Amino acid sequence: MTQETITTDVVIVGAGPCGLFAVFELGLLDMKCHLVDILDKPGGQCAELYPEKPIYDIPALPVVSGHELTERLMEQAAPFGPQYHYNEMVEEVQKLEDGRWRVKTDGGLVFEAKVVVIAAGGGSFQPKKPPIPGIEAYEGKSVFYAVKRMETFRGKNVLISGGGDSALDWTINLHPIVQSMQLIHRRDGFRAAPDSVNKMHALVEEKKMQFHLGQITSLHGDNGQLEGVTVKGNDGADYQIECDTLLPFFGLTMKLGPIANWGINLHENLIPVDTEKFQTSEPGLFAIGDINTYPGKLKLILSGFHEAALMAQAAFRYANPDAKLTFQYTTSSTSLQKKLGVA
Ligand SMILES: Cc1cc2nc3c(=O)[nH]c(=O)nc-3n(C[C@H](O)[C@H](O)[C@H](O)COP(=O)(O)OP(=O)(O)OC[C@H]3O[C@@H](n4cnc5c(N)ncnc54)[C@H](O)[C@@H]3O)c2cc1C
Repeated sequence: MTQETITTDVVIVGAGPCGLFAVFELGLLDMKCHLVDILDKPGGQCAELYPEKPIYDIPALPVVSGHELTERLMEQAAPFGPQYHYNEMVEEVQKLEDGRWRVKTDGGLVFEAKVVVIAAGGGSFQPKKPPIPGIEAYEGKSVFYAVKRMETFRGKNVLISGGGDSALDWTINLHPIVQSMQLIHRRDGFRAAPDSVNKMHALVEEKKMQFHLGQITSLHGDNGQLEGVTVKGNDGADYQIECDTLLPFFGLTMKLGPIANWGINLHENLIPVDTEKFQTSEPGLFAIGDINTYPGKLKLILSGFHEAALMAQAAFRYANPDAKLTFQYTTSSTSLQKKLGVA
């Protein structure tokens, strides 16, 4: 099905802390943002890699966890009505003849935007794949590394592999809609929230799912449609599990991903920008946060916040070449105060 094109002022690639703060800075200049992230939640590294770790160098917040910082940034951005598109990877960014941008995602979303801001951090988080020979032939047909839409798995015989939060969460969340649910992990211990582990054990006791110990060594089926897997058990003996869908959850790595194909200059997998506009080699295409590089760059959240403020001014000028831009403090911005309901 062809999706309708979404027209907007700005598409922000990445909903990490810098992408989230950019919504605020662009919003002050009345620019409306859509954010796209490959993850299923906002916060980038703060949410995915260290949600509970304390951060000590956010100005005026002596200590804040990655999760709480994300929550606060979402709250600060909310008055500007940003729209979030999760579980979507931006694959193509293409300049149109009129200077605007067409942005396409792997899930079929299409945007046309006046400017694009790349706030993609270390690149996209991509799934670590299990070392099973020939797995590529099944990918996207009966092997999936993410749950984009739960409905895809309704009525399926699902085998989930892994012992972390994603494996446990999806085992619990999908079991009510699948035909059968099985979980396989190489050991009896899990790197997941104890509550999820308890829930999974309860489902096994209630015979609503099965748990197996061992490692998948091969997949069986024709034309990419899985029929079963061979497992090496912890006693060294092989055994078979029947299933038509496999969801391996072995964690995520960060890769530059499709950004390498967007026709912009790159330096060691980073995007060189100037420090006045934080613009890439393509006018109208900006880069802030960990993904950019310039002399003296520090990969800190507070650097990304500063970059977002200057980028927003330049993005406004690119999108509205004839408009006058007057610098204003938030303390005297009546439009912001109206949005916050305090004017
Ligand atoms: C363990 C740890 C501790 C840290 N502690 C601190 C600290 O104390 N203080 C500090 O300032 N910094 C700290 N950092 C660094 C800080 O987390 C980063 O500087 C910050 O997250 C960068 O923000 P960002 O928005 O640029 O990118 P990220 O947080 O990396 O977010 C980028 C987002 O873009 C998404 N993305 C990428 N490519 C695509 C694509 N093609 N399509 C869709 N989405 C895409 C990714 O999924 C990701 O969600 C720490 C980092 C780690 C790992």
